[in-house]
Amino acid sequence: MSQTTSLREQKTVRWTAMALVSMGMLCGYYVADVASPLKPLLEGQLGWTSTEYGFYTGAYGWFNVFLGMLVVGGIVLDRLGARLTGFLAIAFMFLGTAAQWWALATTSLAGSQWLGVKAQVLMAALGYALFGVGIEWFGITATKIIVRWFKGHEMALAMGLQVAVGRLGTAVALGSGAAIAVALSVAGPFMVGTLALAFGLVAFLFFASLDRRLDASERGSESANPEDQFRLSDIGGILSDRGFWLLTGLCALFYSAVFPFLKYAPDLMVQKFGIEERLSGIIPSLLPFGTILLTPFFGNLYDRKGKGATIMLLGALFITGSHLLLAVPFLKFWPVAVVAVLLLGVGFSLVPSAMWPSVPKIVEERRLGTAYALIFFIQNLVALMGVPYLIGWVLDRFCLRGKETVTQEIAGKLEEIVRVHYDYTLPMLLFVLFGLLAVGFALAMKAEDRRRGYGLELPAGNVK
Ligand SMILES: C[C@H](NC(=O)[C@@H](N)CCCCN)C(=O)O
Repeated sequence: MSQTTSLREQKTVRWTAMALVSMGMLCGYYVADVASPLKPLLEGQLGWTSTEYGFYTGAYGWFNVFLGMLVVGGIVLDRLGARLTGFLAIAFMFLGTAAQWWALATTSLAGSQWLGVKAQVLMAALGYALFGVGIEWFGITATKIIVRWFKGHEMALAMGLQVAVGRLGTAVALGSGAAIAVALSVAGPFMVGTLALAFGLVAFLFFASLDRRLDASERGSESANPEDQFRLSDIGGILSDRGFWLLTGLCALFYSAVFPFLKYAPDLMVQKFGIEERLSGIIPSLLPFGTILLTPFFGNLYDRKGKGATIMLLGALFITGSHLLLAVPFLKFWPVAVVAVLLLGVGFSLVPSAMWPSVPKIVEERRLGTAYALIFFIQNLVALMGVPYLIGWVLDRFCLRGKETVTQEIAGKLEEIVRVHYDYTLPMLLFVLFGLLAVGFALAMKAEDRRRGYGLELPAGNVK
């Protein structure tokens, strides 16, 4: 038997590993959300419609869903390990972001159509689709890395912190995207994203060398035991579990009420609350900023006190209440938006802090990569692909109130742009509906946990 202590037992080393992996999350989440504050500029400067914007943001899930890339990612992760999958994931993100940068910067696509879609919109969408594969692969890889390094330690806290670092990327994207675009060009934020991802790749290479040392300290590879290796037949085992489906349903509905909302929130601030375009991302950026502290806080609470199913239910209630506040047509004062976004931030911290650490309580560790991939697959289909497109279509079809031409200073020059006006009541009511459905799934999850004894209400270390 080996006398060497596993590297994971050293607190500083495991937190260093977590910090290095989180750099990929930071840069990835920045790019994932940086188009949100650009919606009015894409419409005004490049002549996009809301439907085209929804088509582009929904492209995030194309390859993950239609090419099955998420499931491929889960299998690659369980079979080939986290180091290779993480490297490939950041490389996809880098290439996808560079493609979006090019699509928005070049004039060579102007006026052309591909497959009946504006070439620029399709090129940006393809870039975002490739990026979507990368960030999803990276998400499942990072989660599995945390399980590996933090098993028996502060796992929910580490997951919460890793998500919090990602949210910081979202906050920076929302808060600075429009300002960078106005100062440079609408492609500018993607140039920043491409450079940031190169940095994320270097940080991941440092992590990989640490992870190799963990293998050495345990005298084996990250999947040395053949009993621990994933088999394709495991997918059936995962899919036949009712608890898995309830968690997946909750995930898809909860995230349908949050991620697509973030894609439209800066525009909502302009349209409903009269905020200047340049500053439209500031109030929405409070949402991820709030979660940066609260997600690890609730994660730590879950580690110590349990109550995971209750935390998820509370979170679903918070997001429903917040969207209801934003849906009321006569509440048009910006402080209302601040309060609603803060409430949403609490909900957006509660659910993920309990949801992701709950998966290992329902699914065995060797099936985890595939289980996370399957959950993310449904989430991509519904929350990251379907709903963003639906909202853009609803806006163009039912909510258009008029257009006007205005003069605006862009990169130091005065330019004429078109400003489109929308009524956001109907899209906000759709978000309320997703919230209510999430509450229903959270209640069912709580009941299933009582019946099956997954241990979702128990603290870390007290689980079977
Ligand atoms: C951890 C979880 N991640 C996801 O849900 C990813 N599938 C999507 C990431 C999209 C980034 N805007 C989360 O962020 O809560």
